[in-house]
Amino acid sequence: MTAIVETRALHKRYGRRQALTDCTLSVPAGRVVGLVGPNGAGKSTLLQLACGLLTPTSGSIEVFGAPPGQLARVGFVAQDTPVYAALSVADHLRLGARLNPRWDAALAERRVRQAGLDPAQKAGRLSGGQRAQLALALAVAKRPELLLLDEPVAALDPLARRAFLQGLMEFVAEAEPQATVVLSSHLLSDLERVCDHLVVLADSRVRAQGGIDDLLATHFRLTTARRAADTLPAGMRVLHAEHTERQSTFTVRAEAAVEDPSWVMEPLGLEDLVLHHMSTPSAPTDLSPALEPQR
Ligand SMILES: Nc1ncnc2c1ncn2[C@@H]1O[C@H](COP(=O)(O)OP(=O)(O)OP(=O)(O)O)[C@@H](O)[C@H]1O
Repeated sequence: MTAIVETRALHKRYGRRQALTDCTLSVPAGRVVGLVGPNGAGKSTLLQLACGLLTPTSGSIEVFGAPPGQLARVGFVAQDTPVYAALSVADHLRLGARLNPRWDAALAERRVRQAGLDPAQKAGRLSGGQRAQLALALAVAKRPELLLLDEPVAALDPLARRAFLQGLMEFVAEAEPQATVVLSSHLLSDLERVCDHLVVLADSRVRAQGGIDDLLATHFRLTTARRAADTLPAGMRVLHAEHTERQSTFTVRAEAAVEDPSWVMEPLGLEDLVLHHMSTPSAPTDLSPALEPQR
């Protein structure tokens, strides 16, 4: 599978602050990728590196197989959804049409209408959520092959959020050529609805990555009579262990559930999986061959 974004041993430091550490990841073509992680994990930094607004301290990042910067092919909505305050909504659409060779005017107008924005209103007078809607309409109307969205729904009310995610799915379904989307969010339920691939960052490092179905099929909670982690079958990687006097609970990665009458092995839900990887500083990077995207 072709990688649209590929990083190798990517490091980014701001002064003495490490924002990304040894980050090796791959975003396969045509996926909708959820980028999750606690505040300060490095999500915005990664997205800004991918669109060429930042340069790596060391390591490499490639987008479409080349250094980032092919702006006509990339749509980016930054976290603070910048707009030109003195320009109206309609001015923004006109500017978009001038600057972007593949501009889809009908789509831009439809999205602005659906978001209930007044074309005559100055962007500086829009609410935070309305500004986000405008920025999203502009990004999608570029018809980008790679759409990078930094917390796009954070400022939206629940109805607008649902409408936006619906619009995003329509964009992905209709995009020609095929589009790849990376969106960061703290709203796991939204990501579960729209994403088919996940990257978990914590503490500036990649903690887990892969297709959501693959991740869910290989993470389990195992409850047994108390036993040591090293007595579990080989091939079961223990990510976390908790013991009471009589019982042990392990979070494990395994190729498949293993039947054994002496334990209960349940699949881990996406939220638990993500929270586990986010909250375990020492958790190893999930880059085993089994979860690496197939090429
Ligand atoms: N311009 C900057 N100068 C100095 N440090 C920065 C700068 N931008 C980000 N950082 C630091 O880099 C780290 C990663 O920040 P980043 O904004 O990428 O995280 P994030 O995962 O997007 O966080 P959030 O979920 O809060 O938006 C943080 O420790 C942050 O304080």
